Amino acid sequence: MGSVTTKTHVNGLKFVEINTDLCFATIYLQGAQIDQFQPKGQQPLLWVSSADDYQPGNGIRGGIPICWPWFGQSQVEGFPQHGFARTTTWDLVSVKMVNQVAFVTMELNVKPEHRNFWPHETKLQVVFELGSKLKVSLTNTNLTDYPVSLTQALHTYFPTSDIHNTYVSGLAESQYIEFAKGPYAQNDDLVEFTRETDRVYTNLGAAQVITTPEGCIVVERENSQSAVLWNPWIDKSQRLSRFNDNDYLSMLCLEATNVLEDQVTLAAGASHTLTTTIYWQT
Ligand SMILES: O=P(O)(O)OC[C@H]1O[C@@H](O)[C@H](O)[C@@H](O)[C@@H]1O
Repeated sequence: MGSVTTKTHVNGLKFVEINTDLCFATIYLQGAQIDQFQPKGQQPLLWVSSADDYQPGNGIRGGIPICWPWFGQSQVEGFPQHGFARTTTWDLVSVKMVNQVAFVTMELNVKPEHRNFWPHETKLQVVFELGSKLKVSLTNTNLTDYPVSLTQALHTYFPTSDIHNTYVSGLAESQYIEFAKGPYAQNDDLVEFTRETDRVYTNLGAAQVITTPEGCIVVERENSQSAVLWNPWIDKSQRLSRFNDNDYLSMLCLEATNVLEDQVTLAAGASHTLTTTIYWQT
């Protein structure tokens, strides 16, 4: 029998715990942020830093932060990096169970204090489909009578026991910008990690595979022609919040995005759904 329970962390953050025949997962209402997902009989699919103490007001360093309505630094000085959705409390709309697959839906209602960041009337909903795979679908609807543009990311942190023996494939024939330089052509199909990596890929195929010593993780994207590949390496690890100096050895981010020329522009009344599906290749 599966169970879906609402719980409260000792530091006050509310979360939903899903425990079914297919998986174990926890999703926080702050940021609609899933921090744990483990298919039964398999390794965890998400990485979260042991340095994070789950304080209200901070995003959690791991899992899948939702970056919205902008990715990276805002054009406007003083606005928070990666938007405000990841530090705002979302509403839990519904929980359904169909044949041991749990569907958890949350919505972000833009609060008055965020109107200066985002004056547009939009609806933002996320649906987590939790089976032996994890599917996350983020839907924006433009409720105004004019076009609205945004950038966004499902900023997924993946685990590895050894970054030196970890590779990402499925990148060939794309291009990337890194450290504000490029675009560079991605000629090799395979990327390994030997230094700080912070690449925004465009013209990218719909699926990549991360090979780790623990097995291969498939990362699929829908309605996304861009992705970010990130590992902070040695120096940046020491500057990151809620991150241990050695954490870069055991994680990488491969993020399903709509950024750069892949930004979303919604006509009046239109909707767009960014989806990522992740699973262990068996
Ligand atoms: O520390 P933050 O705001 O969670 O950002 C983490 C990283 O997020 C990545 O997506 C960016 O490409 C990096 O440049 C950034 O450092």
